[in-house]
Amino acid sequence: MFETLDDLPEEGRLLVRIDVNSPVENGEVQDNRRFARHAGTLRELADAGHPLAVLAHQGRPGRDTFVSLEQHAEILFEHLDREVRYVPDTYGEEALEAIRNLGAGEILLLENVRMVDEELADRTPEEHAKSALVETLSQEFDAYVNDAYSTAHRGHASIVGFPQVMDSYAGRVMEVEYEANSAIQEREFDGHVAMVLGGTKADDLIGVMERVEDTVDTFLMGGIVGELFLRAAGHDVGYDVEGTDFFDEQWDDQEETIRELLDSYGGRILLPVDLAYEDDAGERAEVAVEGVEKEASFLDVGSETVEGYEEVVADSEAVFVKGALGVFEDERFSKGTVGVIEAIAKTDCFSVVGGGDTSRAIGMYGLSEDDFSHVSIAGGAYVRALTGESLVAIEALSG
Ligand SMILES: Nc1ncnc2c1ncn2[C@@H]1O[C@H](COP(=O)(O)OP(=O)(O)O)[C@@H](O)[C@H]1O
Ligand SMILES: O=C(OP(=O)(O)O)[C@H](O)COP(=O)(O)O
Repeated sequence: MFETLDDLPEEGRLLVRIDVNSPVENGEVQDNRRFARHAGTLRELADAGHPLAVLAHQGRPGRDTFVSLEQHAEILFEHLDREVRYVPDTYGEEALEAIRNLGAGEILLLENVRMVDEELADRTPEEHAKSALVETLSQEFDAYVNDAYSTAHRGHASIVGFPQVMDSYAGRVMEVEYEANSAIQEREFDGHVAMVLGGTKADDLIGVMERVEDTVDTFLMGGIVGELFLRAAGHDVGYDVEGTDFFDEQWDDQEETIRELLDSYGGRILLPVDLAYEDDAGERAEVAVEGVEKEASFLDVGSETVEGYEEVVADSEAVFVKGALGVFEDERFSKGTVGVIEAIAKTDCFSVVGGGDTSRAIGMYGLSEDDFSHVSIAGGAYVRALTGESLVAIEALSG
């Protein structure tokens, strides 16, 4: 098992990996629960007098959410109420100079680590440890702290490379989320178990669906992922239009597995029966899936689908949510996501809502975290934990 901040020596310069990967709207990074949670860890370490350099990522190369971390430093400052310096460099001369100037209790945020090609290279932890990123930064610090539970499923250099060559510790968020999610995995339910799967990342969800065969009775599908399933079921949706780049690449990777899942799970996978889009007047409009032709982007599941899903939730003993059923950030397309989480809040079922983006819907639409058994800031990592699959970050910290 990994060591935690309770085991950390009193003195030492620390490299801390956090996950403040966030939604970006019109170029503006949106505050979310990840900042507040990681601020707690950073405050504890800074109060103890450690000089701190912080590593994090934002978006994926090629996506419009792939931006610098300058705004993240400002949001962290608001949560911490102490200066958070930012340097537009990750491990070059400028970064090294800023790191070497760090005094006791001072915090420096380094540039988006995914701007370094080596971060995302398909390599083993041992190979990642030999990257210039890890070799350079590891020499500047006494220890590495990984607090990024929500990235614990990614075998990237900043997650699995540093623990190979440095004394390593789990941060408070890593520790608490890991314990909470491991405890959920051990629970057994007598009644009906539903899993609501949406959002944009089909590859994360499909692997999970294959592995929870014995625990989940019904899957309620929506979002981009739901459309891919509809495409596999023979409907004329689930491909890119109007310059979107959500579908076709994922379809190429996942078509076969999606078809197999539909075949083997049959009626256990519920697909949307209607979808919502923006009409010419800018209003929400809905169309039945049967006979639909895709001319526009669909942005939510339709009202009939929501009603059906609400009924399943009402009859469930446990409901797990990962990913939004629509673009809930726009109120017109929030009906699917909010309908389902409101239905969960009304029952006393055991419930977990996960995902950095999806969990934001709770606060945005006037619900309280107390209405759910657990709200996780992690998405992909939490659903993997439910399957009992080990997380590469935990393996690296425990090694
Ligand atoms: N039909 C859709 N088209 C575009 N985006 C969608 C659609 N449905 C859901 N989304 C988006 O999915 C995001 C959440 O998905 P994702 O990032 O995969 O999950 P999370 O971060 O919650 O784990 C939301 O921000 C929502 O806007
Ligand atoms: O937001 C994240 O995951 P999530 O959407 O599953 O919650 C993590 O920062 C991982 O990001 P990635 O899915 O681009 O590797």
